[in-house]
Amino acid sequence: MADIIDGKAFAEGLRARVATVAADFEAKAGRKAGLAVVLVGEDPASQVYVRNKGKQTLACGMASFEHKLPADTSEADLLALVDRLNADPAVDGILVQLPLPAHMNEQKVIATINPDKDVDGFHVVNVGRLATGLPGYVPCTPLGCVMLLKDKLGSLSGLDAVVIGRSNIVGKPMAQLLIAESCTVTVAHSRTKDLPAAVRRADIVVAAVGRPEMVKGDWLKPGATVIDVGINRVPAAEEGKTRLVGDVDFASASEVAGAITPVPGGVGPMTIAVLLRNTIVAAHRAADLAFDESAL
Ligand SMILES: Nc1nc(=O)c2c([nH]1)NC[C@@H]1CN(c3ccc(C(=O)N[C@@H](CCC(=O)O)C(=O)O)cc3)C=[N+]21
Repeated sequence: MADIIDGKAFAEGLRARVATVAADFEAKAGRKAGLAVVLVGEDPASQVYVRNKGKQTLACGMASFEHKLPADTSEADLLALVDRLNADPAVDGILVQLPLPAHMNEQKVIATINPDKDVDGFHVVNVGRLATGLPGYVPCTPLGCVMLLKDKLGSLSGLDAVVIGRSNIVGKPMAQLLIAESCTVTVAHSRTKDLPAAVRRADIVVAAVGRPEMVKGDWLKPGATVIDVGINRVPAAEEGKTRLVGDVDFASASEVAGAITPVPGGVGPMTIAVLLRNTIVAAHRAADLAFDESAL
């Protein structure tokens, strides 16, 4: 049986380290580090995430600025809000919850965020910084995955990794991070000819496709480390109820893998903890205060 990688516990530890650094920041800077979260519309899942982000931001001793806008807000009004947050010295990090309503151009909204406040790491400037190895902000979910992998495996150098999924939010930055860790990286996706064969070569499997329980245990190299980014809500056995499953078939995969993240309790909690980490990094950079980012 595979070891379970406890992302929830690791995230708690990371948030505790962020809280220590945030208290130190407040003492030195004379203000709290601040994160602004913008939610447009009433999607229930997004509301839960945004509430959790706000709670955890406060619990880490940082200031939380929540902006909830109606679903019919114009793009111009949203861009004006982003401009105000860009100019606000109390705001170190800005997150605009995605997806946005269909009448908005997400790329345009992201492009309006000051790259130095873009704690999601979605702005093209930060995408370029990641690709070229310059300091910037790395998307929270893939950075959380790499933290879990390094905690479990130590050095990733020379390992074969497969990333299933090529999104801008997870798959592509995940591949960049694994390249930077000196892995040999394959990016697989819906058009990959023989996905089980690609997965079978891999020491590290990162599944981020959004297809419930797609990756099966008999696709895996025995002992592989499996990181499941998927969060899929599917009907539960009991009528009318739902449950969360990943992109990996946990029952069969945990028979073959060396280590595996569960869903829930794996990658999801890391995403928010890394957001807080990125925010305290942004605060130090904004205040021109030095600190050891690698200690987080
Ligand atoms: N600009 C932007 N940045 C984001 O980072 C962003 C976003 N938009 N839009 C939505 C997605 C989704 N997301 C998650 C955060 C935490 C959990 C999480 O904590 N999950 C728990 C609980 C899941 C549950 O019970 O629903 C777990 O997996 O254990 C999941 C998903 C951040 N996102």
